[in-house]
Amino acid sequence: MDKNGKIFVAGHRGLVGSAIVKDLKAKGYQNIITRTRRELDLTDHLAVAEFFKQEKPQYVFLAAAKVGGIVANNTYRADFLYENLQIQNNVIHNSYLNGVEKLLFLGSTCIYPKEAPQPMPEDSLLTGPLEYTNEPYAIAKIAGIKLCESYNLQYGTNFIAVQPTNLYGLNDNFDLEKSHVLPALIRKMHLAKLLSEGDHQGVMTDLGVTDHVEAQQILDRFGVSASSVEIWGSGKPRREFLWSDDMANACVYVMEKVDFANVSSGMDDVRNTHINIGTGQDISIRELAELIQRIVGFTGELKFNTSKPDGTMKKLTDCSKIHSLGWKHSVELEEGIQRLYDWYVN
Ligand SMILES: NC(=O)C1=CN([C@@H]2O[C@H](COP(=O)(O)OP(=O)(O)OC[C@H]3O[C@@H](n4cnc5c(N)ncnc54)[C@H](OP(=O)(O)O)[C@@H]3O)[C@@H](O)[C@H]2O)C=CC1
Ligand SMILES: C[C@H]1O[C@H](OP(=O)(O)OP(=O)(O)OC[C@H]2O[C@@H](n3cnc4c(=O)[nH]c(N)nc43)[C@H](O)[C@@H]2O)[C@@H](O)[C@@H](O)C1=O
Repeated sequence: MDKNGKIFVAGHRGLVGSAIVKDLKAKGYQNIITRTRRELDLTDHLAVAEFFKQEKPQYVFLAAAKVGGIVANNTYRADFLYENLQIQNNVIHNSYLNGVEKLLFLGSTCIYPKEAPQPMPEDSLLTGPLEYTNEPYAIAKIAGIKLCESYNLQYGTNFIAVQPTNLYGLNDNFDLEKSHVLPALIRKMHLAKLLSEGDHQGVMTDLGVTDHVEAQQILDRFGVSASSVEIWGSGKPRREFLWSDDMANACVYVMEKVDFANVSSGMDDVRNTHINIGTGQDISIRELAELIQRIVGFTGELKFNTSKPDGTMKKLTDCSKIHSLGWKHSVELEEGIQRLYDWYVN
């Protein structure tokens, strides 16, 4: 990538987008443009068309999307499908129309079938049914991959799709209902620890409420008490977690080193449509909860609520492709959780 080229980072206030901006700046990229959702709603096709016509970015990182944990995906199914399709259609199509040299689209490893071989290689895409809890989101992401592939094949663009495993890091979403498991468990255990220490003011500050009754209602709803914390599901599903700065580093690495232009045919044996990004290591939700419990210093009980969904039982990423391209993660899980907890507390 040209160090002076104009780079549009879509979703720059999010978990990954903010880390991409940081990584680009650290590498000397100066000409970065961003828009908040209020300034540019990416679901609005006229506004997006106008933005691309005026700004003419040379490179695009598409890290804007409607994102959430298992319950959010399962509850707001229409929004996850509609908004994600709109955002990616608008950004990818206008990137083509305005001659964007290179675009990176962030998908997700939930694109792979529920019963995909483990670890999941890139070519297990579209070989079986998806996990139902996040099927609308996954279908939008698959459409995004196919959009990139199809523009590359028909119009010779250089649009690359990467599939991140579950991510966590600074600027994460800690909403107790809508977030992913890792920030949710950090927050629930932190609240339980404060309760066990009798720090009720700390609990109210964390919850952003001034009324004790309201605070208690939230704690009850999410199963947090001085002596126990509720964990959704059986604790048996296994997940792989990648630190968001590592993900951002992989995004910039792929944009600098990989080309998807002029892929000869979509029927090639080795389809160059997308690249997995992960650590290649997973952990059960029970083990994750125990690790977070130790780091936070909460000594109470973990209560597994099996009326909440487990989702896919295992989704370990096959990272051979990104490893063979010379990239590997640097932050291990325990270190990342410690860093995130320190950041959260401060
Ligand atoms: N987090 C994870 O575990 C994983 C994430 N991914 C993918 O990685 C990418 C980044 O995810 P992540 O950083 O976690 O997501 P975040 O929710 O942290 O950030 C998403 C960003 O997109 C912006 N955005 C959403 N809708 C619109 C819109 N209509 N117009 C303009 N901006 C919008 C948000 O803006 P605002 O701040 O205004 O809301 C926010 O800045 C996404 O494509 C996601 O699907 C894939 C796998 C795992
Ligand atoms: C990144 C990825 O993220 C989602 O898929 P997911 O991996 O199922 O996401 P999750 O982090 O919400 O849950 C992981 C596991 O953890 C369990 N779990 C326990 N206790 C809590 C809890 O308190 N909150 C949450 N959210 N989960 C909990 C939960 O029941 C599940 O078994 C999709 O958005 C998908 O589309 C996607 O891209």
